[in-house]
Amino acid sequence: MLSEVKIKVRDLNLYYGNFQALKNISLDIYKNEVTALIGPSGCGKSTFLRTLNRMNDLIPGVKIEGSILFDGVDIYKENFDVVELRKRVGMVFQSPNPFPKSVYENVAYAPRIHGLKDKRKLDEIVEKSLRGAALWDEVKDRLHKPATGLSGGQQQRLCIARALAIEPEVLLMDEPTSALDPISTMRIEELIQELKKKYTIVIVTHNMQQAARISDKTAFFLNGELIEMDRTEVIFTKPRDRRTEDYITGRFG
Ligand SMILES: Nc1ncnc2c1ncn2[C@@H]1O[C@H](COP(=O)(O)OP(=O)(O)OP(=O)(O)O)[C@@H](O)[C@H]1O
Repeated sequence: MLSEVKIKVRDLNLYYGNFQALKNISLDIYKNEVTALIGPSGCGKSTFLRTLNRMNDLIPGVKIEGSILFDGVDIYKENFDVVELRKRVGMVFQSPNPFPKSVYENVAYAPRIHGLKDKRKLDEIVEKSLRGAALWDEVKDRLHKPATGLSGGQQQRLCIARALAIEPEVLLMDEPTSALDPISTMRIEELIQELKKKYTIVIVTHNMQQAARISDKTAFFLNGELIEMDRTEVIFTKPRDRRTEDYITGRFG
């Protein structure tokens, strides 16, 4: 079966003032796959991830050229509805950042913002999202307790549940396990394998073993350039570019 391209990036350049952080990036992200972005610190992975939901728009002095087609529609075209885009693309950050509210309110927050008031419907979304994030059984008896009382790994799964509550199509994850212990990391990695059946996932990771374990495709960035992208096993066993090989074998970065 041929998989479908969900996001098509073409000739993407991004400048922070005079500094060019992304140089002529073209790549395809496939539906129901995990795409990992790897590369040394400062190479532009997070910047690239944030172009996919237009989060860089909020930074003063940013200039973006090129196109990003989301299901064939350019999200950078004039009059594109960014609010709508953010409903279709959920994001999870490096350190778990639940709101200082209850477990329930964390998950209900975004649907409420988008206008949902019906309590029964909200209850349903909260349960479904927490189940989707493999957290329901652990929190079902403490839904109205503060989220900050959860463990770090549980808080990160809560942030995933919060992202799922808007029923997105794509999930962006910026080093989602870097603040977690190995057991919590493993649970999140298992969860990502489960989530890709329903969502398209793009993950930034510093951990090459993690990229090798969980991703279908891997993109290697260096100094704002995409050096190479391929099926993950190709990148980790027979990369075409010497710089990719040097990086994955730990010769730099
Ligand atoms: N808001 C900003 N203003 C100016 N320069 C920035 C800004 N954000 C990032 N940069 C620069 O752009 C380059 C790419 O940064 P980015 O955070 O995307 O890299 P990264 O690969 O994600 O790094 P890390 O792995 O350390 O998080 C870096 O040189 C960084 O200093």
